[in-house]
Amino acid sequence: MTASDHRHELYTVDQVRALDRRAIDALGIPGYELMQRAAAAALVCLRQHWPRARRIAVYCGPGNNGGDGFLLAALAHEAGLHADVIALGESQGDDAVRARREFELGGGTVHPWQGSGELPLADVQVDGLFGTGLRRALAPDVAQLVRQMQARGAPILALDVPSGVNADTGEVPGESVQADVTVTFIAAKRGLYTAQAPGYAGQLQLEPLGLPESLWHGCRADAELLRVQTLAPRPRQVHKGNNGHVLAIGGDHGTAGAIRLCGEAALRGGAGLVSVATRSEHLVALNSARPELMAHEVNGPQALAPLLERATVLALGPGLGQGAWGHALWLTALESGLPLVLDADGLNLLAREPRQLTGRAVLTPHPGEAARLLGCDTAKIGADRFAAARELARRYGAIVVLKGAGSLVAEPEGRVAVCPWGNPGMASGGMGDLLTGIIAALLAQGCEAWQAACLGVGLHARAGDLAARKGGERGLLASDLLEPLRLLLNGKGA
Ligand SMILES: NC(=O)C1=CN([C@@H]2O[C@H](COP(=O)(O)OP(=O)(O)OC[C@H]3O[C@@H](n4cnc5c(N)ncnc54)[C@H](O)[C@@H]3O)[C@@H](O)[C@H]2O)[C@@H](O)CC1
Ligand SMILES: Nc1ncnc2c1ncn2[C@@H]1O[C@H](COP(=O)(O)OP(=O)(O)O)[C@@H](O)[C@H]1O
Ligand SMILES: [K+]
Repeated sequence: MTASDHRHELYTVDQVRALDRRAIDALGIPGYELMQRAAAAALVCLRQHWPRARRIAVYCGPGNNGGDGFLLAALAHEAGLHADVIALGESQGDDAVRARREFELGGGTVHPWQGSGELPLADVQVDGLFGTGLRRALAPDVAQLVRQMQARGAPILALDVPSGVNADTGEVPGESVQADVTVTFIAAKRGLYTAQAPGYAGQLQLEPLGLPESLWHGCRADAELLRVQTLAPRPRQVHKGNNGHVLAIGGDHGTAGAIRLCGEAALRGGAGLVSVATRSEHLVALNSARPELMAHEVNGPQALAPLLERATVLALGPGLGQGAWGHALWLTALESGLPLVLDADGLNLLAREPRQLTGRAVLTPHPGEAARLLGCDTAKIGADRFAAARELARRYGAIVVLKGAGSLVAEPEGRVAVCPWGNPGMASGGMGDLLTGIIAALLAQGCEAWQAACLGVGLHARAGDLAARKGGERGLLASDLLEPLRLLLNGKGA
């Protein structure tokens, strides 16, 4: 293993700080040298992305993130670039003070930020204001500086973390630098991949600073990034009975679309058979739109029972409603003990009547549903998505997919994976119904719940990216993902 093999591992801020300390104390690499390596790596990154840049403006905060900035400016100056440095107050800590002096000894001038004033012209702006040490929302004078940097229009390279983003949770407590590229040092901070962070980090680049493998011994990552995965090719002799039978339950009055999308996604996700248990008024439309779906009129639990006998996996909830009809089907379906994906009103009913789920169960809440399931408000979910996903998985005894930019997959024992794909075009109705169908299809084909959830979330998000590449993000429809989904499932189209 080399340090770069750790790039799919995600760490908390405390863990990253412990790694820094260990590099200094156990490996004997002085903190100042780490700072020099970080600055050198950042300058390489800057020149890779903007090879024609001649003037840079470097914004330095009071801590070590600012120290990285001063040293980058010193190196840039030595390399013949023009570097203007704007500093927020005095530097704190030996390394940051020394870095600032190094820049000044090389002939550079530090301009203190006075709360207002013109910013220098630059081809690239470097954000060295705050890194992992950010503790609270940016104060008004700093927020003003950030707005002016943004208004300057020159691209921004963020050092370690875009200033304003909480690197632990991805939350932005006030305003933040919106970077084009973020070069992050030593280890990937988990918060950069979820919540609000993806909107601020731009392209993420990890620089491990040449630290030896021994640094990671005994340090278990807090979470992991999903990787591209596919299923093994099908044996030539299989028949439809080998690929599972998904029963999608839902579609109360007026919500036929949700259950149809779910059923279609289960078909495109490779399930051998897909049945739909729904209201009678939807049958004709479902059959004519997608004849491969076996649509059944279900008025109540008795009509559901024979369908449950034939099914191997349930997709429970899209368009189910929370009325008497939906509630009765929900109870009967849960009592069957079949592996299942629970979504939408299936989750809202669970919030009303909490219980531990047994067997293979995947819950797919968006933050609103997650808040209902945990009895808190949505803001609390956003404040720490990692904690919320873990608590949901533990409390309900199931695999949980906490949806939204940077979807998380969590299991009751605490393992968490983060999805790096997906795009804002997917913030449109029906996308969640599709995910439910995909995960159900993967369960039906024999995946374990964790694998089905991880693979399903990854396929869904990558299908969204592929579809958006074709026609753009705005106006992306859930059903646009069905064809790319099929390609990706078969290892094509990436
Ligand atoms: N040896 C190390 O620890 C290394 C650290 N490195 C850099 O150092 C950074 C961490 O440095 P620090 O721990 O000094 O933290 P930061 O430089 O991120 O910020 C800490 C400083 O900012 C202040 N502060 C925090 N939030 C504020 C807010 N909202 N408004 C105003 N002031 C605020 C704190 O009081 C403190 O003075 C990393 O992100 C990375 O860039 C790198 O040089 C690599 C090695
Ligand atoms: N900005 C975004 N970036 C990445 N993925 C997104 C974004 N917005 C939504 N998604 C994904 O789209 C899906 C939306 O699901 P959901 O909110 O349940 O929608 P619906 O109920 O309309 O089907 C989720 O998988 C979510 O992760
Ligand atoms: K920064």
